Amino acid sequence: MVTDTRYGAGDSGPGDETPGPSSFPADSDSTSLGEPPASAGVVFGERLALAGRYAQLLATEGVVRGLIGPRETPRLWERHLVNCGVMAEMIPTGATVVDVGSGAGLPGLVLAVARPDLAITLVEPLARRTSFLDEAVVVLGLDNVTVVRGRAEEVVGQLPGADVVTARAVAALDKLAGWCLPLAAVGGRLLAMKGSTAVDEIVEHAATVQGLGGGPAVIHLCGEGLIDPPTTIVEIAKERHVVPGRRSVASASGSSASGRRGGRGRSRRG
Ligand SMILES: C[S@@+](CC[C@H](N)C(=O)[O-])C[C@H]1O[C@@H](n2cnc3c(N)ncnc32)[C@H](O)[C@@H]1O
Repeated sequence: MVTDTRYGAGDSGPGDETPGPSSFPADSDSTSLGEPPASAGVVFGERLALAGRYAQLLATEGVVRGLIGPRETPRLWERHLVNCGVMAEMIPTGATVVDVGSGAGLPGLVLAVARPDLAITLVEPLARRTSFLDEAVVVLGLDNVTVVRGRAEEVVGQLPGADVVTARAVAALDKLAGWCLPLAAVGGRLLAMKGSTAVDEIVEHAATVQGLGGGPAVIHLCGEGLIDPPTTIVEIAKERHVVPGRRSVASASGSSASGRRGGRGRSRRG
């Protein structure tokens, strides 16, 4: 699991309010990217070439614009694209997805590439990153993606409640639940990519998550047998809507979206 990207949670990075160039160069050098591993073929299938184009953008403009560390380039496929792509197994067909804190598009753009059936909204506050995302969406021809510039907590109420809210390397689970659960529909789910801290975070923040309307956290290991280590996902169902500072106002019904999940990953309660 990759949580050691260049920026810490909520870190803006220097110069992030300055948008980058308005378009990507026509030809980009991607010599250090390497060939996609076999696992990428499994994750992306017939969309592998498109995934390769995205990897190329990350390795070139992503690095030039300071969104991806240069040392990440040789391991973009394994540690970023495939690592994120395997979480698609937890997302039902045709779901609406909001990716909070997308950065350079991880995992949101990866999911959009792998799963054209999904309707994905990328929420990212920093202009340099949303410029990159906007341009990547055009270059890759992804008509299933909307980019929204803003902090998650600022766009609550502006977006329809999502079936799934994703996040990778954005914040600790208590803060993350506070940002992400309000963006989910009742019955929807937060899928947080986490590393070795997953169990500790679940235990430490259980009461906070419950107070935010979340159900018990479940740990899933995605991509087992395909990647080593598999990707750790903390899943939290939104059981009721909680208006910040107020009591809950609605409960999940039996026909909630949580009953439609793919759920092929191994899971256990944390
Ligand atoms: C460490 S980066 C991770 C980026 C990407 N998810 C990845 O895994 O490479 C954290 C991202 O979260 C964004 N972020 C921080 N606070 C946020 C908030 N309140 N709402 C939405 N995004 C936020 C930052 O701008 C940054 O792009």
